[in-house]
Amino acid sequence: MAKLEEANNLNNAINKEVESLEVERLNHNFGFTQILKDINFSIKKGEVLSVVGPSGGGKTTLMHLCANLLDVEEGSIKNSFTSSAFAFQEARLLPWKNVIDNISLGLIAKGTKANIAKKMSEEIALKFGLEEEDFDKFPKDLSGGMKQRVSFARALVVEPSLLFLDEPFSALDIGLKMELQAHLIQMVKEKNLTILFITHDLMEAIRLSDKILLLEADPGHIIKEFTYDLAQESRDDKFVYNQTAKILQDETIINTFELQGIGFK
Ligand SMILES: Nc1ncnc2c1ncn2[C@@H]1O[C@H](COP(=O)(O)OP(=O)(O)OP(=O)(O)O)[C@@H](O)[C@H]1O
Repeated sequence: MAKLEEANNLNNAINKEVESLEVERLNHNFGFTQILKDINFSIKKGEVLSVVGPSGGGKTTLMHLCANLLDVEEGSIKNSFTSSAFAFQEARLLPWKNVIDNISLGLIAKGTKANIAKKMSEEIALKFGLEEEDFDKFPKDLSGGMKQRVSFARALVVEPSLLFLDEPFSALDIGLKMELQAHLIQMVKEKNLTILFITHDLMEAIRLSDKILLLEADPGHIIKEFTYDLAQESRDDKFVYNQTAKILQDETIINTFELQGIGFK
């Protein structure tokens, strides 16, 4: 029995080492319209990769393909991450479940005992800035920011190996945005969390990412890649502004984001 356990642990350790998402020569069409063209990239364990691009550029489609929510038609996606979770722009909570039951959903689905799931959910709810008096509230009685706190807690309580984020900060005020981002940075560091992050906000991507892929629309294809070595927790506003200014000097990027006439050119 001890030997079996040892072998399992070894297997887990090996899996963790090789966990990755590999996207190769990916194309995608909806009807006769090509949405994605020749997308190639990979994400390794512990990396934060952002896909940045204009609205309608195919970012969400790309994420849905990576998350197996859409079938790959051309090209390949190999995903060896052992588990994944999501947070979206809207919190997508179940209206008939209270805060703690919403957070526990993934744990219960994984077979965690109800009392343990409740305890873990309460702990992470507090960590994400909810208060005990909020635990029994239903989504209709929560502010937008509180709903997004619940959504993040629900995604992270299962300790996913890979987290898919689709513009989860875009409706939040700057204070909450920074707070949730700081939690994520901490989890990347402490739990070796891997993130695929979709956003149209370049500064947000620079703050969080090890690598940024810049997508141009019609059809969506990668036009630039940027990598950042400085640890996320050491990136201050000055770093983010400087890097953003550097990127925005590039003509192709100004055109991609349709920034002409608003002071970048
Ligand atoms: N199920 C679908 N059927 C047909 N067309 C679709 C479908 N889903 C998305 N599209 C189209 O594909 C294109 C890319 O959409 P997608 O949502 O992937 O872009 P996006 O970059 O995430 O945009 P946004 O930032 O506005 O969410 C758009 O023109 C959209 O209308």
